[in-house]
Amino acid sequence: MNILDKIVIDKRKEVDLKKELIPIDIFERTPYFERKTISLSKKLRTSQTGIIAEFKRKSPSKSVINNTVNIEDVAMGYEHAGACGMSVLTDEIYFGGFLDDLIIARENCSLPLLRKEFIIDEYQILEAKGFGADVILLIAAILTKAEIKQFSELAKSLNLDVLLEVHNEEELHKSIMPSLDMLGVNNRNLKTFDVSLETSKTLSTLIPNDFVKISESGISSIEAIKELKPYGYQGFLIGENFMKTNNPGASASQFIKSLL
Ligand SMILES: O=P(O)(O)OC[C@@H](O)[C@@H](O)c1c[nH]c2ccccc12
Repeated sequence: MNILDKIVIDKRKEVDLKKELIPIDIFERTPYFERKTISLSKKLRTSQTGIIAEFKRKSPSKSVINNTVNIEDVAMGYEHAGACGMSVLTDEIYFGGFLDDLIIARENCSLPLLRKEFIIDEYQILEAKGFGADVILLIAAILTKAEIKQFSELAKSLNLDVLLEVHNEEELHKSIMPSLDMLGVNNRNLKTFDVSLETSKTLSTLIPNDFVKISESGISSIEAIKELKPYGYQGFLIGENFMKTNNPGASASQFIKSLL
């Protein structure tokens, strides 16, 4: 069994258990639920750099990336650095993240926040809104076309932006629909962990221009961004390259400065 299948099996158990413990209507009564969300896709359309900086403590491909920095400092640092948005991993088992990270990030910066999660249930979308997210991620590899439609339409009705992630042509064809705001191409194969920027290049021409295009994963240099921009990418999701340093905010700042 590949890692993605394992993650989805564990996620199903986690969500089913949570549903028993925490009724879904609680999220609608949180202060964040009424909050006016910030659109990442709108911001990316006019951004000079398009950097979406991620908070990620560990990953199945790298185990520990950073166990010492705290999310308060990183959220403030990313905003100060001029990032366009922030991505927060909320999966605990495989990525060492927590839902509370989302709230802490929300309290410490005013960037649009992406809940980086394996979403397989509507419950997680209401939860995302209740914990201060502005954007949800939907991963085509783990969802049917009907689920992508159902989940993205629910997110839109809650004023959340939707980033749909693909890794190949088949996933892309299955996914294109008007309820998505951004199309992300993951340069990392979530089943094998192989990374190649070529994935973004080959898929770019197949993505209609009405979606903001985002290149995700394995981006570690200014050259990579310069290489990808001519293919129509306006967003660049970067995690490890910032998180592996002692001061992710400062590394993001340096990176963004040299892009301008
Ligand atoms: O750390 P990187 O290589 O810069 O990658 C960031 C981000 O793209 C990656 O964390 C990611 C992309 N899609 C995902 C889906 C689930 C979990 C994680 C991810």
